[in-house]
Amino acid sequence: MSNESPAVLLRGLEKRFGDTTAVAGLDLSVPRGSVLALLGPNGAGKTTTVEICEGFQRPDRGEVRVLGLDPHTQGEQLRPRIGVMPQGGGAYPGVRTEEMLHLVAACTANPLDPAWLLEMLGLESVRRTSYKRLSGGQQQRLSLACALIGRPELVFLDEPTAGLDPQARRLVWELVAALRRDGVSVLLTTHLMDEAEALADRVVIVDHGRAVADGTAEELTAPADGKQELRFRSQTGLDLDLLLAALPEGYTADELRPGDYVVRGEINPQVVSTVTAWCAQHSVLAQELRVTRRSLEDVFLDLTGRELRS
Ligand SMILES: Nc1ncnc2c1ncn2[C@@H]1O[C@H](COP(=O)(O)OP(=O)(O)OP(=O)(O)O)[C@@H](O)[C@H]1O
Repeated sequence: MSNESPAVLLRGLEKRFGDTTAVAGLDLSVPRGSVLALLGPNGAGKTTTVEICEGFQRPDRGEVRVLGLDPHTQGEQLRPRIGVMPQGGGAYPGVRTEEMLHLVAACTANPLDPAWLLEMLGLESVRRTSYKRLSGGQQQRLSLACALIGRPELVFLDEPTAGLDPQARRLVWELVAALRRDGVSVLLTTHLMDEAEALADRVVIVDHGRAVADGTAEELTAPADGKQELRFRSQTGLDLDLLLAALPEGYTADELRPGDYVVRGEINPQVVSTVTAWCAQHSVLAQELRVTRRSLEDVFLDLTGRELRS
């Protein structure tokens, strides 16, 4: 049975902390061998969901199956088969890098070679350094090494690249891609849209403890109601009211960042022609003019709102 089941299956998951509803009826499925990214604003319930899957939290309601097992009652069977990279490390402050990895390796039946993993993750030069003296990025990478050393079938990565420099982030991305090629299932949380797009077979956007969108990045960014975007770059401060006056009703135009413009609505050949004619009339050179889909970030902000979460 367990080989047939998804790597993770959640149905109607609920979890409250006092008056706070962290997870409010979440349904989710991670097929075996796939990478699923959970996206959501701060406090959306991502970490709580992941911790329930790992068996660290008990749900109030709903069904949880991880590799076909109940993480709460069958944790002993499950733990050797999963890898966990929690948010913010989780090692003893005094333990040395290499020692930590050997400790975790000793708890697993068929560990990877710790020396190889340290080299893979660029931690060889700090193998004798204590955890508390590692940089934040090195601590993150050690935490990832600990999650992977037991050759898990399923890995939980909670914001795996938070605080990493671009080189280290790329390394983690390569590792996740390699895991996927090896048939390992991955559930990761992230705030980085490009990370979700680069790594995940499917993206689930959660808000207020519920899934508000679920699909491939391509599906999620597909033009909704025929709406696409016309983007171009030019000098800053164009009078967009004038541009809008030239377009039919129902279009919007924004300067997203200085000199970075987007016209939204049904982008057809007439609209492209109107915009370029308007630019010509106003001696505006529209550079990098292109008709595009919405970005994943736009989809995310449209679904979860643009206000800052506390
Ligand atoms: N142990 C706890 N006790 C009380 N409230 C909690 C606890 N853990 C989480 N919460 C609350 O539950 C909600 C969901 O938190 P959670 O950490 O799951 O969100 P998240 O999506 O992972 O957020 P972030 O992106 O900031 O990491 C928040 O309102 C949080 O304050």
